[in-house]
Amino acid sequence: MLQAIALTCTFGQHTALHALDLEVGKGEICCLLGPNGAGKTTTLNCFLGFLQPAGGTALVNGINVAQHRQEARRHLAYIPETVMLYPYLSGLENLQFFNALTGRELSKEQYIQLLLDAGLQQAAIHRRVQTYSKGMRQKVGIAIATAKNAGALLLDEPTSGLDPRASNEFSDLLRRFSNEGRAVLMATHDLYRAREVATRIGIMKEGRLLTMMDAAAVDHYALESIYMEHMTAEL
Ligand SMILES: Nc1ncnc2c1ncn2[C@@H]1O[C@H](COP(=O)(O)OP(=O)(O)OP(=O)(O)O)[C@@H](O)[C@H]1O
Repeated sequence: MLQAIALTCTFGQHTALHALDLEVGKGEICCLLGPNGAGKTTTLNCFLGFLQPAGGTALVNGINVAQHRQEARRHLAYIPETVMLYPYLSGLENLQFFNALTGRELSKEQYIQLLLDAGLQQAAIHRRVQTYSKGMRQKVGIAIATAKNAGALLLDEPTSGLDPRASNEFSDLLRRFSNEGRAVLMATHDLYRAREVATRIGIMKEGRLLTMMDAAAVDHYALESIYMEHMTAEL
């Protein structure tokens, strides 16, 4: 569903992504770990078509993003670290507004159900978003992503700042996406969450994917020690 082939991205003289090869199939949850500046967001931005690669290819459902950006985006939903919503609209109105942009209209009951499925409390649905916590805004973002019914979900540090319960509920949602056969690619600093929810875990550093492992093959301690080894080793 998502494929990077020798994907390279530069900012001036700086190479932010060095010939990345990566594949995320339907039903897979792939977490990318790595320190600040490792290239995780750059990878997501290449799939989203926000950045033009200097070399290589980003494919979404077989569609070359650089050549057919709009078509590729139809298969993608994206949840950034901070979901941007209209503060004076309610959660429900935001969902209706953003979904209308995709050209797919749903009934009011369906929108409400999507918000409830995303974990938003019934009492908050009609309240202005300016009164929401970060976790609640994140849930509206999840409902927007779910409504789009996209085959792949890209997430950039979606659980940063969430309390443990909200973060735990978030993992359940990712599993639901995976069970529905969607591909999930998530950049995160949360080793614990990655180990818990991912099917595969990649470690990046200085624009390179250093390793990709089967999440079931490592426990939390092993993952932390592998991560630390990579961080201290010279490239
Ligand atoms: N718009 C930009 N202009 C110049 N350099 C950039 C730009 N965006 C990213 N970079 C550089 O590209 C490299 C990779 O950045 P990226 O944001 O992909 O890292 P990251 O792994 O997502 O980090 P973080 O964990 O801090 O979010 C960094 O060296 C960063 O400084």
